[in-house]
Amino acid sequence: MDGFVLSRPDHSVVTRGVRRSFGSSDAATHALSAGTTKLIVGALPFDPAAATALYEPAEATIASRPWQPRDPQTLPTTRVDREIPSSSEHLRRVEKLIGRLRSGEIDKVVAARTVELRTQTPISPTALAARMTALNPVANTFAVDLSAAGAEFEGHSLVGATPEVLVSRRGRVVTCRPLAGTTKRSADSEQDREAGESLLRSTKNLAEHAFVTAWIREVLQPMCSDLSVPATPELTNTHEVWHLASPIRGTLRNDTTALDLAMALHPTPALCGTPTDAALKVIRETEEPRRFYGGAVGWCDDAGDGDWVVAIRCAEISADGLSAWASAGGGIVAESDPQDELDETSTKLRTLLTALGAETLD
Ligand SMILES: C=C(O[C@H]1C=CC=C(C(=O)O)[C@@H]1O)C(=O)O
Repeated sequence: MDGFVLSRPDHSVVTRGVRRSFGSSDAATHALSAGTTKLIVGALPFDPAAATALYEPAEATIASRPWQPRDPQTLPTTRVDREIPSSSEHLRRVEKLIGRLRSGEIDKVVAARTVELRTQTPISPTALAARMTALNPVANTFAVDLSAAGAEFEGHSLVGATPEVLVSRRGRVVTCRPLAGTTKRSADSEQDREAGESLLRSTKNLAEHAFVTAWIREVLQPMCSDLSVPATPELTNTHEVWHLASPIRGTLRNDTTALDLAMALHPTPALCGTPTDAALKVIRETEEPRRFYGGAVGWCDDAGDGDWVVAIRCAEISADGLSAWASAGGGIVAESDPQDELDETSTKLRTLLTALGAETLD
């Protein structure tokens, strides 16, 4: 795809063409601080050691409203071809992780899995992003070309509709809205309300969430003259699930850019774990590389303002558009149940599978 889309309910950045690409965040940060670029857009990978897909676009349209795609395009029928790993292997991995959590080696770790999808006619990344915007109007929809990350990503794109904001900066005001803690929604409105209320009381989910807010506080506190982190999370939802969410707000002491803030905060324990380095090591040993799933997608301008959303509820699309890899994960703590964790990833995968017209796994 040629370009970048990040559509939020009250803001959108849509770009075309590439003036320069950056395979590392240092190069992008340098271009912004040297004043040689006005805008950087793109994606950060899950693993901070991997290459980035960041660009200075040739043209950009920035608006205080969601993206309004011009031509409605059709999407082909897509089917799930393979699970990576299989459901039974994911269960085994989670069981082993619970053992490591109970031994005290780590406090929390996020376990993820992927489904490979195939189709006979190419998936257009912008058509998929348009459909996801229509299906998830309060989510943050994105479509990003990943080519700048190197030969294995040439022509690949990342498309999704995420409910989670890693960080947003406007002037000295910094905001985050981490999510962690999940339960499935119900078609019955009374049961649905009860599911949300019991999530708010779930000690296991509250613990999962508290690791994330503690990390964000630890990173932002030294950078902020004031920082407000709610003592308890609130409820939020997508079509498929309820989540625990914490709206965090601070005032920056200096002019740290949105891109630098994103790099300092990423990967939060909502996608990685606690302690961060130990959890990252466990994920590298246990899983296939996450590539850009679990990373961040966003923009940063030459004033340092920007938005970075967490790359979840998304899929990587191949260069020929005939394959897609959708991933989902969940936070594991010592009290987790492997089957519940597998089911949670199946429910989270619904966002992508439904948009692609594929059969869901739950
Ligand atoms: C890792 C994912 O979700 C994160 C965001 C919300 C709730 C989460 C959880 O309850 O585990 C995860 O931290 C994903 O959707 O793939």
